[in-house]
Amino acid sequence: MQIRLTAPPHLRHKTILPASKSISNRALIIHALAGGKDLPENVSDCDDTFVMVRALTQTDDPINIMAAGTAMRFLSAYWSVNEGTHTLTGTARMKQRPIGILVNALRTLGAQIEYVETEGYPPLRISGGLHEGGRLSLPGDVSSQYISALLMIGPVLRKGLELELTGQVISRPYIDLTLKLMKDFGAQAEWTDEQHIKVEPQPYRPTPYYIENDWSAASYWYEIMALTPDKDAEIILTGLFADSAQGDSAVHGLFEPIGVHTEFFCDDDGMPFVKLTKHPIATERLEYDFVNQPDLAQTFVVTCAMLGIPFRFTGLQSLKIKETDRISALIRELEKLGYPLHEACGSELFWDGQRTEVRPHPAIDTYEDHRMAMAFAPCCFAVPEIYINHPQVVSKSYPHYWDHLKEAGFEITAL
Ligand SMILES: O=C(O)C1=C[C@@H](OP(=O)(O)O)[C@@H](O)[C@H](O)C1
Ligand SMILES: C=C(OP(=O)(O)O)C(=O)O
Repeated sequence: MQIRLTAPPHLRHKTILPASKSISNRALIIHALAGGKDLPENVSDCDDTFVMVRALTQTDDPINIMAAGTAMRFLSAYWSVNEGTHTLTGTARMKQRPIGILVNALRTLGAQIEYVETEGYPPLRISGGLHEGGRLSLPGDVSSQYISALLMIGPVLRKGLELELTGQVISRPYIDLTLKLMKDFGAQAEWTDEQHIKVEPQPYRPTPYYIENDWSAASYWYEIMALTPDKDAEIILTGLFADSAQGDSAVHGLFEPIGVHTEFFCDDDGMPFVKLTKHPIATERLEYDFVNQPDLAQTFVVTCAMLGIPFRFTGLQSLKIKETDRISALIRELEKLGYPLHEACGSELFWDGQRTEVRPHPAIDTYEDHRMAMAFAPCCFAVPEIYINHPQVVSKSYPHYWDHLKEAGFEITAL
């Protein structure tokens, strides 16, 4: 399937964002470990959370978690501390996303795990066996999801868990988010220094939990606000907390110099919301290290190119093992729109302002990556007509993205 997008001339819109899938999937695992009765509230309705709910409530085997990295990693640890044998599998891409670091860590702690197809990659057959816990050292520079997965089972282990993370710790806010949820459910878990985390053997307490909306999803509305030519545009996004533990809440500060101003409010029921308005661009160039907000990289690469703001973005090493190799995908697709990007060291992307010819009828490929579709859609403000291939990929984190764009006045035609 392909869609054609045309941008609205004016923009005044209020949207109810999806709940955070990162928080939903943590809350569901911790809720299951706590043996709670009442499910967390405002659980995301995205694919990545749907597969988590299904895995935790049904007895199917193999368990297919499709493309959800968090479900794959968190459930591998979860089934290691539970009875029975479970096979976890996923999409063809999931079978290329490495999991050896987590499997080695779980095996060292006593879990029985076999690779069903390829050493180091899903699918996995997990037969439990992990009960003691203790000390463990593992690399912190590949995916924070391995660390979050281990941390969440720490409180139910007899000796708790002490993790030493080697190398640069990437995606650190996601580890902090895990620790925050664990503490919200009564666990004791802290960084003891920059590279060490200690989890006490103190079981979770069932706790009513409300899940915030998703700051990563908000980033596409920031991009829309940055790119609309309507100087009086106003966008309201609901359910976003100013003091959120989501690392991607950094998006509001990062968009200030590139033309989007954020104000925080609360409605009469105490529900927070943000108002976005346009203000002057205050920078001629952007440099930023995305090591703590890898999911925002596509939003900023596309926004800066469309605004004609040259950039150098670093800390992108984890992008190569996400839904697709996002570095290659960005280079290939922006090239179609006449923006030659350059990669350095496998972890940097830069654009020096050079332009090349735009392809006629540019159709953006999405590589089974929701963020490719969502980040390229707002290009219709800069390119009169843009086409997106396989737009349904957005359901991984934001199933109603296209409906929300239509409500905001975008013309979307299925071809
Ligand atoms: O823990 C999480 O919820 C996530 C951690 C990040 O992955 P990495 O730690 O692999 O960078 C992020 O990219 C992903 O979308 C969600
Ligand atoms: C990388 C992502 O997800 P995951 O790793 O959980 O599949 C994402 O949502 O951008």
